[in-house]
Formats: sequence, C-alpha cells, structure tokens
Amino acid sequence: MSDAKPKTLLVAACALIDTDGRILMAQRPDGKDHAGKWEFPGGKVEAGETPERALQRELYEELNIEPCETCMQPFSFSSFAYPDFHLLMPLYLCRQWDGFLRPKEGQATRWVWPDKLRDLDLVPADVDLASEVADRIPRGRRFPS
Ligand SMILES: Nc1nc2c([nH]c(=O)n2[C@@H]2O[C@H](COP(=O)(O)OP(=O)(O)OP(=O)(O)O)[C@@H](O)[C@H]2O)c(=O)[nH]1
Repeated sequence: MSDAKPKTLLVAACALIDTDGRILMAQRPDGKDHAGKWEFPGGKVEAGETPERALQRELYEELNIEPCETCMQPFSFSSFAYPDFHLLMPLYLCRQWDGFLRPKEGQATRWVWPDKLRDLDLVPADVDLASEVADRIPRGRRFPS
C-alpha cells in the first residue's frame, strides 16, 4: 500500500456578477481536465501569490478584465477530493472590474441567473458552491446575506 497522499491544490475562483444579478460561468476548453464542464472563472494560485492577486492575473489572462483587489469579496470555499488531488478553492464575488469582457482562451462563457447555475453541467467541486450562490444570492438581491 502506498503512503502517497494527494496534494492539495489552491485554486482561486470568482463569481462575477453583472448589474442584473447574473453570474458569469465559463466552460472548460478542450484539452483541459473536465473539458466541456462549467466552472467559475479563475485558476491556480502560483507560489508567492495571494489568491486575490492570482485571480487578478487569471481574469486578465482568460477574460481581459481586471478587478481591483478590494472589489473581490470572499464568499465561500470548496474543499473537494478529486482522485488525483485535493482542491481547496476560495470563491470570491465581484461586481466591478476594469476592461471589456473578452474570452481570450477560446472558452465559451455565459451569464446565468443564480437559481439556474445548477442546471449547468458543472465541474464536481462546484455543485455545492453553485447551490450556495443560488441560496445566498437570490434573483433580484444585490448582496448576499
Ligand atoms: N478555475 C476553476 N477551476 C476549478 C473550478 N472548480 C474546480 O474543480 N476547478 C479545478 O481546479 C483545477 C485548476 O484549475 P485551472 O485548470 O483553471 O487552473 P489553471 O488555469 O491555472 O490551469 P492551467 O494553467 O494548468 O491550464 C482544475 O482541475 C479545475 O477543474 C472552478 O470553479 N474554477
């Protein structure tokens, strides 16, 4: 029996919220794990980075937008055991950013009402988070409880 334990991977993700209260979701492109499934934009936190800084970098690289650091509000997190690693993923909310949204990596994106998030084919670690977003950010509510 091997003593090898799956490593914990820190990934930062963000629920970008538009003025109507819809959430931006991104579809994982071909060639990545979970290709075709939907997720919150974001990515791995690199050595020496804070999650907030990683999110700024990832959102610019992926979507051409730059949220200021104080525009990202910690909301919840996922701690999820994938077969080959353990995901630890803080989820932030963000309602304000600089730049025009433009997916730069060929990924599909979609603005989704909070109560419709669960209708998407989500990556496994996001299923409970999506329910929490729907519960805490109902349609028409601009701020979570
Ligand atoms: N960005 C993001 N990744 C997520 C979410 N949920 C989730 O399980 N993950 C997983 O977190 C892992 C790392 O995410 P990622 O692939 O976007 O990170 P990255 O852009 O830095 O990857 P890369 O540079 O290797 O392509 C993937 O296995 C991905 O499936 C989510 O909501 N957003």
